[in-house]
Amino acid sequence: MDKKKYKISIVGASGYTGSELARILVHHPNAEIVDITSESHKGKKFSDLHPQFSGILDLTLVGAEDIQLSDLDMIFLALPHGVSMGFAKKWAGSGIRIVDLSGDFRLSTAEVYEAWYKKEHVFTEGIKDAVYGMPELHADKIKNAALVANPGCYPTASILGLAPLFAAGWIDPHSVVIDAKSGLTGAGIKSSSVTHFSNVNENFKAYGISNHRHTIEIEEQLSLLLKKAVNLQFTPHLLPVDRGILATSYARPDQSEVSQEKLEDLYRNYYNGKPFIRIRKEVPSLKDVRGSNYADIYPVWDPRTKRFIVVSVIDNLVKGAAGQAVHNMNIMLDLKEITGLEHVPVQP
Ligand SMILES: NC(=O)C1=CN([C@@H]2O[C@H](COP(=O)(O)OP(=O)(O)OC[C@H]3O[C@@H](n4cnc5c(N)ncnc54)[C@H](OP(=O)(O)O)[C@@H]3O)[C@@H](O)[C@H]2O)C=CC1
Ligand SMILES: CC(=O)N[C@@H](CCC(=O)OP(=O)(O)O)C(=O)O
Repeated sequence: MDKKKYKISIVGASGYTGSELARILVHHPNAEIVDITSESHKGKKFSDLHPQFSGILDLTLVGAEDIQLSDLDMIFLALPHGVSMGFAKKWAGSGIRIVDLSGDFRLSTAEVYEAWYKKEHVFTEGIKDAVYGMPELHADKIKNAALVANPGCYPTASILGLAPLFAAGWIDPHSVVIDAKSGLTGAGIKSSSVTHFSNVNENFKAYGISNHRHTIEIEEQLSLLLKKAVNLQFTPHLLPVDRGILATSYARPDQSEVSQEKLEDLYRNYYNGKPFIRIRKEVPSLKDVRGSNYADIYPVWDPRTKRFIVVSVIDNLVKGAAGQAVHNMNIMLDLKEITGLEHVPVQP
């Protein structure tokens, strides 16, 4: 086993994905966390903010401008979109490899970004150079990337659920509807009226109908697989649970020769050798993957309605964010893909 320890900085460690990165990396055999940052809590101990790390990771939080760049091998940016791009620009060319968890570098051009994020992009070269960090689809490019754009949480569940159908060209590209539900940590650590207990508890609602920014991210990636433009419907919902995403996708085939057996074979072959994908024979639930880097996928052919129905579940903070980011790091550093990511899901 490779015993080398790579020096890591987590920028934005007071947030949910930043602390999830720390949870995974603190026991990663090839990682040493040397800096963790927060602007609003600098000077405090990381474990004062996240008491579950008491006696495990008591580093003092520093400002992002104060991280020690010398000797650093890898930076994770766990920052809001619009903020990440400034830091990526500043540190590009430093030789330190960057995995950005925000949406700043996931889309094809600055024009597309600005149309969906309603923000000016300040680092368009970064968009050109960045590799979309979905290991099951782009491992070859991730290997040598200087900047990896870690996928969004809903896109991770949605794209993984549909990729085999698009790669095989079995699908009518304009027939796709994705109905997805996320736990509250998907909205970040800051409270708002949307995430207020009394608005969420015993409640359930759709949002972002027809205009959520993840629509274009999913469309672009599935278009690449199909080699044709894809236009789909994506509707997210807010679930009163802390973590997890369940996406149910519906689509019509482009041909009639489909069966449940053929569909399952397609999925098993496509994901053969991919350590974090589990093709299930029964409907998966959020707790089947909670706290782990697994994506569980259940593909169904309904011969009555002539539709594919695919249920996919992930933990938004792990496979949908920090776990996928560490998976990308493992590929970039030529480590075994599963290193540090072998957590068994937490049940109940
Ligand atoms: N939550 C999720 O499930 C997922 C999140 N993502 C993406 O990952 C990124 C981080 O998300 P998440 O952890 O949920 O967000 P949080 O809101 O929980 O945390 C955001 C972090 O960014 C820091 N921050 C905010 N503004 C600035 C600034 N101007 N300069 C420097 N630091 C700043 C905050 O630190 P402080 O205020 O202490 O300075 C905090 O540590 C986002 O882009 C998000 O969209 C992606 C996939 C899933
Ligand atoms: C439940 C919830 O609010 N989810 C967030 C998306 C999560 C996420 O982090 O997405 P990005 O990385 O692309 O910003 C939302 O819908 O905006």
